Amino acid sequence: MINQFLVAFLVIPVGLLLSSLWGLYRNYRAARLLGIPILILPVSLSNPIWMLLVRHLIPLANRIPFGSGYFTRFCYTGWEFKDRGRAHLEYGDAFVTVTPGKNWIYVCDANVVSDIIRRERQGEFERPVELLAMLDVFGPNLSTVHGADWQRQRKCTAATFNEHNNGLVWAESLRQSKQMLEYWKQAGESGTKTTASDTRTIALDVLLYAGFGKAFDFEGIRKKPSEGPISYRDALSLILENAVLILALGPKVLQRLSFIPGLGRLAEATVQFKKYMTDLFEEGQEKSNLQESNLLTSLVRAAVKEKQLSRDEVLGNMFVYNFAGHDTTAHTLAYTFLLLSANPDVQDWISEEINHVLNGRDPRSCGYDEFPRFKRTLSVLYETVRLFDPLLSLIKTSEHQPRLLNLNGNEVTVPANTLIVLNLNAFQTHPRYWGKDGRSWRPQRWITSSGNGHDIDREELMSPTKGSFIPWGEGLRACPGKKFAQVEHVGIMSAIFADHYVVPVQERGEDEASARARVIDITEDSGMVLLLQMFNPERAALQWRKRQ
Ligand code: HEM
Repeated sequence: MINQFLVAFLVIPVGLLLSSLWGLYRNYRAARLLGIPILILPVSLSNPIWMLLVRHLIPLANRIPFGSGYFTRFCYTGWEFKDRGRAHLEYGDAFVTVTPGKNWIYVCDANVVSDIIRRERQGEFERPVELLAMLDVFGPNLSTVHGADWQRQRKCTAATFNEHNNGLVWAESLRQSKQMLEYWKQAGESGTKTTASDTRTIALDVLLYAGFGKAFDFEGIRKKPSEGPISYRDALSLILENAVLILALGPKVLQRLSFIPGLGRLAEATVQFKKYMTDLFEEGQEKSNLQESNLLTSLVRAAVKEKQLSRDEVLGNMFVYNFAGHDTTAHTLAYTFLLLSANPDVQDWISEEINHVLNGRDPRSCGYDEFPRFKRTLSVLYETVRLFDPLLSLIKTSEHQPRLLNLNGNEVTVPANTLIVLNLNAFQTHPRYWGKDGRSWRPQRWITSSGNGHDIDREELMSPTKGSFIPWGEGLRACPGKKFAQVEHVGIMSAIFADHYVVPVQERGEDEASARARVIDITEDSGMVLLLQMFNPERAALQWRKRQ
């Protein structure tokens, strides 16, 4: 009996090891034919179990006195952030990482990026939907399907992201900002440490209003209850924070393991969130004769009247729009507030534009029609997503067929089932496209004609090299919430920075410069959770003051 147990105990790891070695050998042989630099990694970064373990393993590996080679540099999801394109400066515009699972070709050439995006429309280089399987927790949705299914779901959902909806986004962003600013000011000289949680709240509130017709007042983060019914907001946050674990276990196993401390709350969050979405959908059905037009009414219409979507697809899409529209904007806002606090000159620069547009009016009275005039304010968003791109990269696949691609100046045949990583974080900072200071946060780089006072109206946003700046993707699968995110961000900035500014609270022994440098370090201490985010944003206390 013991012998049988020992054999089973040994057979599984040995079997896994052999199959990994075989995978590495097979993939290495295929990679050699590409003629581009090869990096061999012993693990598949997209393996959910590895994704859960790696955060604990890397700090241990960092202690190895003689170094760990590629391991600590490349063997975790989101290594691109710390690297900021250095790998491409070392290995070239294209290199391939060989893993036991698949080969991943990393690309940092704007021409190749544009070529891949163009050919995605023709069915080449599609999104590898299996890597996004975690987004299917509540049902199939447009993020994880291709072809006719994708077209149908995209048509039923994305059309609501129109100018009428942008007007709602703008108005709600201004309203919420006023409340958030008041809340932040209450913290007084000790400053607010909850910037990142509060930006999650405001992002969700704007989304719920513009997408689902639900209006809430802004409520700053309070102590999260450890018992009692979980709110929509907290359920969504818990699910997003633990999406990898949910994927690794699957919702059903999660329910069965809910007796384990910690998992119980997560299991409850998934049940409650599904219930909230179902309730919203049913509420929408009752109101389906109303003239309201938003994401929810479109989903209801598509499911009930037009019979275009199944009930599971409605829930799946409600979740995916919540996911895609919430943390992306929330994290971007959090980075922006911290970066602005460390860059008072940029605050003055956008305040000048905002006050020029407002021309003495209350910031909150500005209409959406004036959005295009906020070019400097929009450039702050561009600069933040350029350097702190929430996705870090866009992944495409050659699917079942070999494809020709120009890599490092040569036409090569990319084998079937190869992943191609458009390394956003690299080409959005590369000196070839962004100059020597491409890694610095400098929103002024976006404005072409310098001017102040009355010349502000003549300023233009510069157009980067095609394919070198695509934080919202481009082409067929481009983000349907791009304008939504821009309107929200600019609305919030314009409402707050017209008559207020923000400074980092100095810690004992710090002067202004060192407090600013510390805040920059906090933004750099980031990594991929589900998206790119700061690990310890609460370490930055920010004090809000009224401009004189
Ligand atoms: C700063 C904010 C945001 C960024 C940087 C961002 C970025 C992106 C990117 C890069 C993609 C994938 C494009 C591709 O694969 O080629 C995407 C897809 C998507 N985004 Fe966004 N996004 C943001 C905000 C939003 C918002 C506010 C919403 C909705 C309210 C949204 C909804 C979606 C959806 C539904 C998809 C999937 C589209 C599809 O597969 O057809 N995003 N986004």
